[in-house]
Amino acid sequence: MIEINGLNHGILNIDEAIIPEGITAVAGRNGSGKSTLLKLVSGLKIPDSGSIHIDGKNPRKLDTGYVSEYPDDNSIFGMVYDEIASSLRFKHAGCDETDRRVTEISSLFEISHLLKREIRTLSGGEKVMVALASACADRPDLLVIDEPDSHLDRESAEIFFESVLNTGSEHIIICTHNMETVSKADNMIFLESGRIKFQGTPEEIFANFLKKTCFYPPLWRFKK
Ligand SMILES: Nc1ncnc2c1ncn2[C@@H]1O[C@H](COP(=O)(O)OP(=O)(O)OP(=O)(O)O)[C@@H](O)[C@H]1O
Repeated sequence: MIEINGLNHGILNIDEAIIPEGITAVAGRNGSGKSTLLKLVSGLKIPDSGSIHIDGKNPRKLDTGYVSEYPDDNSIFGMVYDEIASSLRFKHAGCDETDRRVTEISSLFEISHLLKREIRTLSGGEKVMVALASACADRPDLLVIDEPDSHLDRESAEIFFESVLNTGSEHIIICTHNMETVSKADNMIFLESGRIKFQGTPEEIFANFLKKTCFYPPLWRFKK
């Protein structure tokens, strides 16, 4: 469970919120504070005031995988294999264990064919998949992903979502403008001008508050 109390930071102003475990999608208009919230939850930024606790812990005390919205910001190493292996190597995992996990996670994300490539030669979407695999490699407690699907084609977006489900992180927070992705999450937070306007399951929020807006998932108009 993620508990937010009296949070103020830049545009963000959240009095109180409880986010249950599972996949939480954060949606809202440009500039509504989604990336700011993700950076605070992942411990990359420290709030000006207020607090965030994840299972009772400060975000900085947690093992966290973070994927930035900018594909070129995500890598430290030159080669794909080294990037995916990095979190395991930082923890001094043995070579066999590292190799087994890199093989497993790259197969899950369907990027095994990229392992020997240089990251700078990859496409934007390939870089995102490598960053996701790298963030998930050491099974973090918390996985924070900023706009993963803006660089992914439909099939890759589906592979990404299924893979993320199988990585075993207790808390997964995804910020996205893709309402189909939002509709697959367990929880949804809709931000407006830095405040939580709606929170609940995607079904509840789309049906009760967003049906007449451009945020309603396009496919749902045909299905329901
Ligand atoms: N370092 C910063 N300094 C000043 N203002 C900032 C900074 N970072 C973000 N902001 C402002 O805070 C507001 C929220 O930004 P944020 O990136 O969190 O929005 P967002 O909902 O993720 O937007 P988008 O959908 O466009 O990515 C914006 O008005 C932005 O200009």
